[in-house]
Amino acid sequence: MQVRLIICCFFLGSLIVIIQYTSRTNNFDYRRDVLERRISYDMGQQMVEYSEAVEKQLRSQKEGIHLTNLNLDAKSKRIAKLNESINKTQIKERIFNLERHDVTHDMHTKQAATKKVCSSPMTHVAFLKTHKTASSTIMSIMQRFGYFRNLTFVMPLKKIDQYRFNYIGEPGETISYENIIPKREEDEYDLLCNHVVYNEDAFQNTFPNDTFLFTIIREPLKQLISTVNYYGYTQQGYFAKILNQSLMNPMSDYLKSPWKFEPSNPHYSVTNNKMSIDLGLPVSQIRNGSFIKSYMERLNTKFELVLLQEYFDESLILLKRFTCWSFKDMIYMSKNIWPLHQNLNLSADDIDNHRKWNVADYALYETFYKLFWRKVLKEKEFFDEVYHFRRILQKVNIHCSNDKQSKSLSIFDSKWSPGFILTPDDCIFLKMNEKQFITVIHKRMISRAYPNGNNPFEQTTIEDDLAHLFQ
Ligand SMILES: Nc1ncnc2c1ncn2[C@@H]1O[C@H](COP(=O)(O)OS(=O)(=O)O)[C@@H](OP(=O)(O)O)[C@H]1O
Repeated sequence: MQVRLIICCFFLGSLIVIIQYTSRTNNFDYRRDVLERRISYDMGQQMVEYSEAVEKQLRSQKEGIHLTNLNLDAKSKRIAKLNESINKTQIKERIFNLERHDVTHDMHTKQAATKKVCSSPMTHVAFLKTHKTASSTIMSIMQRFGYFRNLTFVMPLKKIDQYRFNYIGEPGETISYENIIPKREEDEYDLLCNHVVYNEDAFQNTFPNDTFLFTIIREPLKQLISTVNYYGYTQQGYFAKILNQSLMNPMSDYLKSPWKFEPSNPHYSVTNNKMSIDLGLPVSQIRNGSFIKSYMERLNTKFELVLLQEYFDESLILLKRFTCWSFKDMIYMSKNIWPLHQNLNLSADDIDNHRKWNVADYALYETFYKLFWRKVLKEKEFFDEVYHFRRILQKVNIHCSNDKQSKSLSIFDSKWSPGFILTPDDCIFLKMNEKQFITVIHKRMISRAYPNGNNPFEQTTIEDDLAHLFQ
């Protein structure tokens, strides 16, 4: 009897050891995956840590809090001293040593060649709006820029209340003269910021030759989470099919065999390499590794900048420097922030499946992530400007958050941009949501294109539309 008990205990003990070991191995795999992802994105983190270090040191010095009131000489001397204390060379070395994927020599030289020196703000700017990447916040910056300068926007030829009113054409379509509001003969198309699929020829035919083309992307897993939160709540389209499975973890199940749920036309999908498809990757090639690689190289020759959602303010400062826009042009109040994020409970295998399914988006992100930081490294006093911009943003956001704002706010000159006055009307435009601003610009473009009122849509005046915002 005793022998049997001992044998039983022995088997039970071994079983517990095996279970513990397996779960630890899985844990290790998971941790390795997390670590790998960290290393891949660590390059950017290094730069952010650098910027935070500058910020922290400035804060810890009492007078640093009043940075904007200091005279420029004293301020730049102090920042230069802080810069010295952080070993930039070390950061640079880490960034280049950590790269896991090759970027061709061609791409390096192209980067150097595309850098522009500008003296007046660029007014021919096309923003390729990708999905769930903070693109609506960038759109709002473009809308303010163009609206106040009376520029001509490329806008969908649709009624505002129509389904997908904010898309040019139908999913998968690029710009054509049939799907955009016509421009006046004497005008050029200056700006683009609505959703549309990129196409080299169509863009060349629509915009002047000196148009600055840029876009924004996001780490693909975070982009998926944002997408699921947005479409999941409303259960639009095929999301209803995914989320209504009576399973414990529908997203995990979806990632095991996405093709079972996806629409047959990838243009109608928001989870199948959406960013790459927005950027014009042909749907027949979304799993063709060598095609994807050469397509990314091609995009790099056409897009002057590919920004990163995770480094939004850094992105805006880079954009500002490339386009010669001002701080007043670049200030923003974030749009489309989704308050509640469901926990998708994804395992390391699920994440791996996502990487396999979205192979083009991961290639896109990894390629342009590195190119973004290379561009940043070529800039001087970059993080000092980001720091200064964040302080302005903070002031603007606090000021405009007051619903009944009736005072103006003065922002002082800095070495990076002239000072400006933020009026209560500026706050109204900063706070407008996507649909309100599209409506206002749509009306202006329609009334220009059809001055005699023979337009395809019934129109109220812009003033009618704005009236309720100013009450
Ligand atoms: N300033 C700033 N910085 C960083 N991230 C920001 C910013 N503004 C918006 N967002 C986040 O972008 C997500 C919405 O993306 P889009 O506006 O591109 O969505 S859409 O495709 O137009 O529906 C949405 O992401 P999630 O909240 O993760 O869903 C927003 O929170």
